[in-house]
Amino acid sequence: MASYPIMLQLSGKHAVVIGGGSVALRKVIDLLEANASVKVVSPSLHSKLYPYYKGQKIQWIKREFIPSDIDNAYLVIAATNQRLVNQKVSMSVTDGQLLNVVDQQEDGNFHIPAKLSRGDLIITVSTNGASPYLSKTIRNEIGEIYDQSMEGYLKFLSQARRIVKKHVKDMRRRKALLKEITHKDYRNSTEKQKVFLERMSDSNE
Ligand SMILES: C[C@@]1(CC(=O)O)c2cc3[nH]c(cc4nc(cc5[nH]c(cc(n2)[C@H]1CCC(=O)O)[C@@](C)(CC(=O)O)[C@@H]5CCC(=O)O)C(CC(=O)O)=C4CCC(=O)O)c(CCC(=O)O)c3CC(=O)O
Ligand SMILES: NC(=O)C1=CN([C@@H]2O[C@H](COP(=O)(O)OP(=O)(O)OC[C@H]3O[C@@H](n4cnc5c(N)ncnc54)[C@H](O)[C@@H]3O)[C@@H](O)[C@H]2O)C=CC1
Repeated sequence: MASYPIMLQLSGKHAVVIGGGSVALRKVIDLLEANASVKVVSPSLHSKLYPYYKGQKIQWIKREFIPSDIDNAYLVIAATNQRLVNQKVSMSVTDGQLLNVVDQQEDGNFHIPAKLSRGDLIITVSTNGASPYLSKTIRNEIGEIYDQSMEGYLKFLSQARRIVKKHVKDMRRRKALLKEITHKDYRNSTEKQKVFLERMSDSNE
């Protein structure tokens, strides 16, 4: 199945997860990290999800799914262990709703890749459902190459890019500078980063 990768902004958006087991747990935590407003519909709730409910981070509807649960949902995840229930969820969504079905990819219109976050650097891996485990393995391998130190470097890049865009009007020069700061010697030297920021803040090219 051909897919189109995008980065979705979910802040404040209404997300409904059907099912409250271990797969739902993983999906809910990711949704909360994206600041979505999360509702879980399930007769049972994973013990690790319970504190989120108690702390009012998620809403929990303690019963089996009914179609009106997803009225007004921006994004829906069918994550029960019952094929027929997940199928019922997929038959209840309207055209504009985003739907992920955890046991039958083709019933939904998106799937979730393995993810690695290092501040503003987000690396995602998908196998289009061929092997979620391979996605996870590759993500872990990449994580060793791009470790926690990337977070500070990304802050520098973001700041530098803002300054370069403001001070350098010539597009070719701008592009060359933005390329230069992605070289490894910048990644490994906060001194070099500092000098670059100072040089740019003073320049008008
Ligand atoms: C299609 C997709 C739909 C979706 O969920 O969006 C899907 C579907 C299914 N997964 C299954 C199994 C497993 N899934 C994982 C793990 C992850 N699964 C994730 C995504 C996806 N899984 C989407 C495709 C993404 C892609 O291709 O890359 C990850 C990457 C992201 C996430 O879920 O957050 C997350 C990594 C978590 C992390 O970041 O660590 C593991 C490994 C483990 O648990 O350790 C196993 C067991 C090993 C194995 O089966 O490979 C089964 C069979 C269930 C059964 O046997 O009954 C189905 C259903 C089917 O195959 O039809
Ligand atoms: N996409 C993925 O990443 C993965 C998908 N899976 C698939 O996901 C499914 C769920 O796996 P787990 O979370 O481990 O199962 P689980 O048994 O931990 O949780 C299932 C949840 O569904 C709820 N549920 C059952 N009937 C319901 C209904 N009518 N309405 C609302 N909720 C209902 C249960 O109360 C329970 O909370 C499995 O069937 C498996 O095929 C499994 C591993 C990974």
